[in-house]
Amino acid sequence: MTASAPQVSVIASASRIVSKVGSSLVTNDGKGLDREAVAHWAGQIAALRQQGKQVVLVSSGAIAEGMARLGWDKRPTSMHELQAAAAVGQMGLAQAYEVAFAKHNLRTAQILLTHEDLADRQRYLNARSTLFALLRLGVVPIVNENDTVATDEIAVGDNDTLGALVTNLIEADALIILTDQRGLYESDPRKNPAAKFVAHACAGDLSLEAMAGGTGSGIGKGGMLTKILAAKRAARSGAHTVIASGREQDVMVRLAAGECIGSELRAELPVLSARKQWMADHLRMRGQLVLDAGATRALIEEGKSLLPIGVKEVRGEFEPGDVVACIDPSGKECARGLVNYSASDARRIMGQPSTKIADILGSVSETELMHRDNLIILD
Ligand SMILES: Nc1ncnc2c1ncn2[C@@H]1O[C@H](COP(=O)(O)OP(=O)(O)O)[C@@H](O)[C@H]1O
Ligand SMILES: N[C@@H](CCC(=O)OP(=O)(O)O)C(=O)O
Repeated sequence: MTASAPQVSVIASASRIVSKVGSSLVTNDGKGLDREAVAHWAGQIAALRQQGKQVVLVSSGAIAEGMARLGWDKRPTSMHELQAAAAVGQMGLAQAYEVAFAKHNLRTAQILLTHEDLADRQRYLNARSTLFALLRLGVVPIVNENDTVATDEIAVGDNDTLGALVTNLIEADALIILTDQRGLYESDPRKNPAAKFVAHACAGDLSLEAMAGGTGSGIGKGGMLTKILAAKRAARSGAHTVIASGREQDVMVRLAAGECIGSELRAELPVLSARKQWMADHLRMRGQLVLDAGATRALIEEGKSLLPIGVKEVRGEFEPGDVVACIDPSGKECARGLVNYSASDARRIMGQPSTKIADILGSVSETELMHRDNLIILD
């Protein structure tokens, strides 16, 4: 399970870093913005910039800060109240970061994203170009989910996942997840104070997922599981992850100096190209193609394209160019990719040989439903 013990933190050699801070840290366990902590992170990020490293900060805390500002001591359950709290709290977050970074002569920029923004290829490319432009300008981008519009359908859901998506979006070398624990333990240290600490492991190691309990604070959303899954996601673009305590003195600067702090989850998975990574990072898809055994084998074992003849059922509504899931006969998603036909046309040609497409639809745009160059196989 554990990788060989590193001598030097992976952060030392990272030149582009995404750092994520959780709600419990930013708002001191929901008691209002911890401006002192914010000032410390700003100072550390300023120091990293001085070393020539580019840093994007993903910060949670809008809902927790909004709750504090509105005088609510219990997290509301209604979506609209959560969204209202986030809208109130985001003002405080943006202001606190702006003030803290200005002390180091650094400008900040607010980036609010949803899953839908990252799933749409053009908006994804726009977000990427904007982030690169900001980094070139020496600005520190501060990212959060756009909670005002993020209902379940278009939400990323938690900022650990958002941190990984941003890591992949800008092809960062590393993701630092700062939380209220020293890092990952073999079980939740709040429930089991004797739990063993995991100093290093391979991102994507399945045994890690069993270690994670729920959230500790009641303020945060993700808990440790979303951090472990974020590390796995980031590893797909070759980025290493460190989960560490945001309360550890100068944690980011010391990591950059090579000190091993927290849990280091190394990227040792095969790296996907940026375009394939974009497909892999779709959290929700517009539709599914249910494959028969022969088509599943052709895709997974023979590296072939998907032809209409191997599709038994088309689920959902999609257009050509959308990312669609391929479901194997056991019901598991085995691949995903850009589909060449709309859902209604796919329904008409499924189960048919490609030679019949013209007769059925009146014309042929592609003989494949999904071309092998436009699909990824999932494990
Ligand atoms: N195996 C584990 N190792 C460490 N922390 C864990 C583990 N399982 C669950 N947790 C809990 O996850 C919490 C951190 O997640 P969360 O509250 O969502 O924080 P954040 O706001 O930083 O995202 C910790 O306080 C801890 O109680
Ligand atoms: N967008 C939400 C983030 C929710 C979230 O993921 O929180 P956390 O688990 O503390 O990172 C907010 O700012 O409150």
